[in-house]
Amino acid sequence: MPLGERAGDKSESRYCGVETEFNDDMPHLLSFNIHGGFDFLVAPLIDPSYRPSLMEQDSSGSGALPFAGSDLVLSPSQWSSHVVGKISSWIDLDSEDETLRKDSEIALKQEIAWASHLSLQACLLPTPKGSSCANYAKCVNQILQNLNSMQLWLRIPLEKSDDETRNPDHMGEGHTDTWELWNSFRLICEHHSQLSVALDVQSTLPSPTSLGRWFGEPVRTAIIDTNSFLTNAQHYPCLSRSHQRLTTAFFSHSIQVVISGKPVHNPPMASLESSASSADNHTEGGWRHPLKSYLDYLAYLYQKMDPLPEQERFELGYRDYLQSPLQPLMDNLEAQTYETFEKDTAKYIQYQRAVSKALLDRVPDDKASTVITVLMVVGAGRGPLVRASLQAAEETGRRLKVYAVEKNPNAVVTLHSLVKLEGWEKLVTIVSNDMRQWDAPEEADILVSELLGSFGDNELSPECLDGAQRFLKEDGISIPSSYTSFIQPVTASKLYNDIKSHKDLVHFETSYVVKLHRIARLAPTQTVFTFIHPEHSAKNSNQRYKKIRFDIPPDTGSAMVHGFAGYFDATLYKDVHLGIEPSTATPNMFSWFPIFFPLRTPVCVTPNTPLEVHFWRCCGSTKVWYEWCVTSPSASPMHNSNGRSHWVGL
Ligand SMILES: C[S@@+](CC[C@H](N)C(=O)[O-])C[C@H]1O[C@@H](n2cnc3c(N)ncnc32)[C@H](O)[C@@H]1O
Repeated sequence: MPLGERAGDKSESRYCGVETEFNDDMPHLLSFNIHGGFDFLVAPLIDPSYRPSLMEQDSSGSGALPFAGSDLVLSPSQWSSHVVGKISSWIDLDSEDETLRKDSEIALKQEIAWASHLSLQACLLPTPKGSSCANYAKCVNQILQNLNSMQLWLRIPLEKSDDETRNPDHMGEGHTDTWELWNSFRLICEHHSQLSVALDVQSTLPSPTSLGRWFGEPVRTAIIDTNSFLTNAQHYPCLSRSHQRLTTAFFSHSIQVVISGKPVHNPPMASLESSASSADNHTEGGWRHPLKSYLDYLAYLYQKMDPLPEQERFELGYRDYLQSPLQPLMDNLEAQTYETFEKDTAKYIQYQRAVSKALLDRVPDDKASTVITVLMVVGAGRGPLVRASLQAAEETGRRLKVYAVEKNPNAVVTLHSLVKLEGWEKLVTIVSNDMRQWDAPEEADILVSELLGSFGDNELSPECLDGAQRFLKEDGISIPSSYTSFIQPVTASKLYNDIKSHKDLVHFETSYVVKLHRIARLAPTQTVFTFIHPEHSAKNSNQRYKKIRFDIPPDTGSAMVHGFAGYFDATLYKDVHLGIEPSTATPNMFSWFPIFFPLRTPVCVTPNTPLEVHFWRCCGSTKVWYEWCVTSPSASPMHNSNGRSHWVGL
């Protein structure tokens, strides 16, 4: 399907559409453009001169006169696969002129009803004419209530300018940032999941920070006018560097590109192209669509993109897909979950480095052959940290005695066979028990664990390690020695709509593990909670509270916060760390996707007012949970009070 997602498929050029003028010979229009290399048309369905109020009443009394051609001119699959309906651009539902307003409402409803009848996948709605769009949005909202699966793409010029440089043709008074226009419209339509954006790319672009906001919005298509192209030395169209970057970002976010406008470049093939005014010419040798050089340039940009690394390709199916975090304490993990962990060599390399450094610090060279270090892997799973620890001992020439403690009896079965297979019987003792209950026969020099969730402490590592600390020597080392969680506000309309589709409170008060892709990060991350191990101070409970203030960078403009992306960073030992916080993330590590804390009602933020958010880590006798709320720029309700919707079992 031309409008389907093809992210990651580098085998051919991306699907690309063309915006056309009205043509009552639709079969001709379609074949001309499809043969010209385009995948779909954005075409008016109705003659632009049509006005409901100008239609003569049918004197025979047989009802409405036809306002469009027959649906039979194309096959149903041609309509739905190759045509996006362009709603008449004269439509102005917020006009002062009542006749125009009424005509607009009738025409909009007729055109969308006609497009639904044709089973089109999408319609392009014209840009709101003034700064007020209430009546237009109200009418679209009514339509959305009873619409089939068709998407409505609201055409929004990509513009954010200072007052002096504002383009008055595009926006009504008072609007310097077209994101605001989109935001008013979608708020009136209550974030309807079938309302999305068609960005009209202009020859000048807003700042990268301001552009970034759109990648968390439901942008389905980007319309690039031929006037936005520059001319290269051979007279071919090309894009400025910033336009190239933007177009590449559209491709990697599965945003379809549409070329619009008349050809304004004259590459050497132009003489051939100009003969293409008739559909009869389209199969003749050498014929080129008049916009082919623009299409070729976009295909070239697409092909030039770096191929996705193998891991990213593997993760494509997880992009923006909400998953419940693991409950490794309450539940027993399955074999395939362990298998996924074990493939993540980057993680085990870091652990091996940390254990090596700890062994070298603990045992001086002259005692290497005599001192035996007691190392306990608590939460050993199927053994990869046991292996990493033994490799560290070998690498450093230190002697180890290892205890592998694991509470999942199924993983213990595999541990036994691993120890036998590797001939580690003399080195490794397997303990099938919960580390919080086990009576260790001796104390450990080093306690190695990996009980971390995407938000660090969210899989209850603090509670487990508090239990295990009993059998760590007074001067013993915990690997990790600390971990910290981080959050940042994000625009994430796709995640918000997915959560909203459940129509309940529980889903809005749950944190999710998710491979974030179609999001905009609105401010740098800030730290939330830190845990240190071993924790010798009895007064330190694992409850936490943090108030965090984010300042939205000045050139961003206003933006919508749908929730908070969360990450962690762990110090394994001294300078050896492991984590997914974007600015310091461990390269090539894939065991953790970020976490997402949603907001029940998205909050609009501006650079002038700080965004203030509060996070609590609450502990009960049987469960641990988070609560969160926003207090600036406006107050949100408390999320997940008393862990009523989401918690982690102890
Ligand atoms: C995230 S997995 C890591 C497994 C393994 N170390 C690895 O890297 O593949 C955590 C493991 O700790 C175990 N675990 C969690 N809490 C535990 C506890 N209180 N006592 C013993 N094992 C525990 C889980 O069953 C699971 O096997």
